Amino acid sequence: MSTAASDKAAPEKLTPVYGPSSEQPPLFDGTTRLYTAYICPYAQRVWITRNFKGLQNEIKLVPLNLQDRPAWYKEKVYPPNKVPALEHNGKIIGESLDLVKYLDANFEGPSITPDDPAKKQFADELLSYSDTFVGSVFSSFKGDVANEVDPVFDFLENSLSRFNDGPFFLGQFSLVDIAYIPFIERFQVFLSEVLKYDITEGRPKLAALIEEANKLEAYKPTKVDPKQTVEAFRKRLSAQ
Ligand SMILES: N[C@@H](CCC(=O)N[C@@H](CS)C(=O)NCC(=O)O)C(=O)O
Repeated sequence: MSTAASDKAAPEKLTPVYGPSSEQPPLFDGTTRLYTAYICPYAQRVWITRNFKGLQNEIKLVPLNLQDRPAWYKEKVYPPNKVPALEHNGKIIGESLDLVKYLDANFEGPSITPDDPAKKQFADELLSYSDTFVGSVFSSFKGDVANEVDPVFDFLENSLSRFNDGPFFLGQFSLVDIAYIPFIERFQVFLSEVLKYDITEGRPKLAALIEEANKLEAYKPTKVDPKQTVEAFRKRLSAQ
């Protein structure tokens, strides 16, 4: 596994978003493409992985307008019609956590997978818990927020005490941080601005994780404008 010091991503100019009238990029022409949406936390996981591994030139971003997707995406590229999806070696592959692992296994660049068996096991546990984490926080928005999210963020704080060789979930930066950070980023914004709940209060390890993540060149360009997060979450809440 690599330290944040091996994070060598260079700033990149963001590709404009593809909407209904955008022409489809040629499919299976040998280019590796990440179909993504700048607003999507699942897609952000794969984007961070690509950047951390220094694959900006190898993997081209195709950012979609999620509200108004081009018809060719569902028809010709990825029938589930979700992002992220990766076009590689004549195939389309989906599911963010599978893609994070796929990039690590099939491309050059610093590893994000631990070698240590104890870290590997803990990584599996935390990755399995990630959907529960996301679901629990979302469902708290309509309830008694503090009571419902306290145990969830306390669980993260305790998990961050397991390995002490760095500020991240497994000590050094890994796929576990990549799985959680896009959601921690959004929950921190929404819970603080709208529901007046500070996820870092009394949780120094979580605060340190966020601080260190914010220094990573691989992560910085993937962060979402907080206003967009608030707007997206408000919409989601009112649709429930
Ligand atoms: N389990 C999927 C979830 C992906 C997902 O839900 N993506 C959302 C955007 S954040 C999406 O594409 N939604 C479009 C839709 O459901 O129609 C993953 O981990 O990749």
